[in-house]
Amino acid sequence: MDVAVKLEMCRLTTQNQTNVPLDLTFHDICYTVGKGKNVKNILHQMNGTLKSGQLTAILGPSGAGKSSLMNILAGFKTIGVDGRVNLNGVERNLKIFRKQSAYIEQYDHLLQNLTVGEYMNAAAHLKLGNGVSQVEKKSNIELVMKTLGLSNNEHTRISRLSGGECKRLSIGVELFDNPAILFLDEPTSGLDSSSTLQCVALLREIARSGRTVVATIHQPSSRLLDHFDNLYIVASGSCIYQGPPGSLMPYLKTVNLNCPSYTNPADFVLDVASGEYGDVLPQLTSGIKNGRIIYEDPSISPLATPSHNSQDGVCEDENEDDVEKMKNRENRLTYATPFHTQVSVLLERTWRSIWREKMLTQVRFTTHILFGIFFGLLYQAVGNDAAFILNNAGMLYFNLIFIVFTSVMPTVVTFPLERKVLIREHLNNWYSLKAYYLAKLLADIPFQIIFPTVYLVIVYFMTGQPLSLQRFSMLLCMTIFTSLVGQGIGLVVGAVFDIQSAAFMAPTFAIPFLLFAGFFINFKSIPSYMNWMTYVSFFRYGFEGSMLAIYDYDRPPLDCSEPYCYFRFPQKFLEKFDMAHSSYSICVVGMLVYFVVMRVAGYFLLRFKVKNVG
Ligand SMILES: Nc1ncnc2c1ncn2[C@@H]1O[C@H](COP(=O)(O)OP(=O)(O)OP(=O)(O)O)[C@@H](O)[C@H]1O
Repeated sequence: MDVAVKLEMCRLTTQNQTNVPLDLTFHDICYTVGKGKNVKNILHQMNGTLKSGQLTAILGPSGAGKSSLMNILAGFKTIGVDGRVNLNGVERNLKIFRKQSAYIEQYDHLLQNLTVGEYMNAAAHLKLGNGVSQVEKKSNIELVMKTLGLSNNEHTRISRLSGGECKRLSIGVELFDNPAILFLDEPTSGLDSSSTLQCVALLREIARSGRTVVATIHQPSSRLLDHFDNLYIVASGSCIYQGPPGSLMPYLKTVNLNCPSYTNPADFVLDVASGEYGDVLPQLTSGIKNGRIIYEDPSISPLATPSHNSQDGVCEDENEDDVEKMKNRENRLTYATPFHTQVSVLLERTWRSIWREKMLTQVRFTTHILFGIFFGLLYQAVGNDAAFILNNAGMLYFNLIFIVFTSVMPTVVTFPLERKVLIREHLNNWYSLKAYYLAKLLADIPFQIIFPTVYLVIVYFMTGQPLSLQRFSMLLCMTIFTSLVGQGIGLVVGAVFDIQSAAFMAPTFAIPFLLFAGFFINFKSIPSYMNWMTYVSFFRYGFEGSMLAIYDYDRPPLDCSEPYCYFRFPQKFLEKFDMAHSSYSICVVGMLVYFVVMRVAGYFLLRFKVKNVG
């Protein structure tokens, strides 16, 4: 990284100096999963120190417990965890800690349809707050892009970025509010050696600006190892080494382990941690007191970049200030931007994302037109002919099925992916869950209205339904409600399940409702103990409302293209379906209740999911 960029980095960190440097220490961290006989102890009373101003690598063989430890330290995992985490010697308050830290996961969960500039813009608005002027925000964005080497990608869609660029973007968007601690889970996985070096050099620069930067790393080269200030090595859920890279080999020598010539020290220590050099792990763990001490070989000069909070006085004069700043932060438990700003930024961002999503817009729009024409041709001009009145009722019923499935499925296949972005951003304190959910609902509503309307206009006129604005509006109202309820089902299912399960669950969830709509079976012939199910079927309200819209309200007798038509009188036809005395208003209320219940249920399920992410 050149000097100019280093200077820019410093500028960025001092501009948004809301977070004081934080040293994180953890004590006796245990992590247990499972219950009863299946209890598994993953981490065993681990201790450690992560200093500000330093870049720490957590190393260990696969399954050693690196990610578990990182998730616990980042506050993303809380269930089954025991032990203490302190910040500058004071016990951590998780709610405040979320504002002081950022967690960058291994997989970059980003909104693929946005450009780098748009994503940065939204992040800057949400993280910097309304107190920072537009000009300042713009200059911050330019600064972060320049620092991360993303300036040339400002107008590139995220889906087209390389792995390294995605990783840099994931890091960059977390830098706006200058988090005191950055956690990164395998930031170099999937990167080539040059991108890996660039990424680690960037993290080192970030650490140099006073932040505590911690990253889990898989199999670093010996050259990469030297970029870290501190190593924390995990084996079978315990710490076997903590200290600078230069002291690692001398420490291993204390238990008679000598790295063979021409062997990468990282590979050697991973082999040791995997047990390939005998049963030395208990000795190594007790030698380092399971992370309670930091090993420094006396023959090696002390670290060039001691902690900003270290006892040796580098920044000791900042301590009173620090305490004051920490207090101020503790008092400021809200997000950087007020609720309405969060909603408006998220609404704009979600709109752009939906608009560019082919599946959600173009394909869906085209499908509505094509199926409208298809249904129109299939049921051509049956609307006013009593000879085909059952076909017309079938058409009204299949309308609802089409609308439900075309609103459920796009939500079901996109929401579980979006949920991952939401969890990362929400837990990194960008916005509240309520703001996200409201923006998501508002952004989707125009599509849930426009698509069914376009579809219904085509079908209504091609199938020869009565030319009455009142009847058309009533049928449209039922169609739109059905679409909105369908989207609600998508949200409920998508909030809980992953894509594969959700794609199966959503239609399965809808089928019982289809049965009790009154089309396949008359209400009177449903066994009394199952009758209540007709009242919880939103299809019943949708279908009954559609039938009333077309056949009730004193509709005159229909034409008859055959010598005799049994159902010439619409009222008689409604009687056949047990709907002669039904009320359209009750159908509207039924749909309204469903609309609200599904959305509220979706919110609480999402909240539950986010809370139990660990
Ligand atoms: N919820 C869970 N249920 C059962 N076992 C679990 C659970 N979470 C983690 N483990 C186990 O705990 C151990 C440590 O997992 P962790 O993901 O922390 O390892 P890791 O060091 O990050 O591995 P890798 O480098 O392969 O990602 C593994 O053996 C894993 O199977």
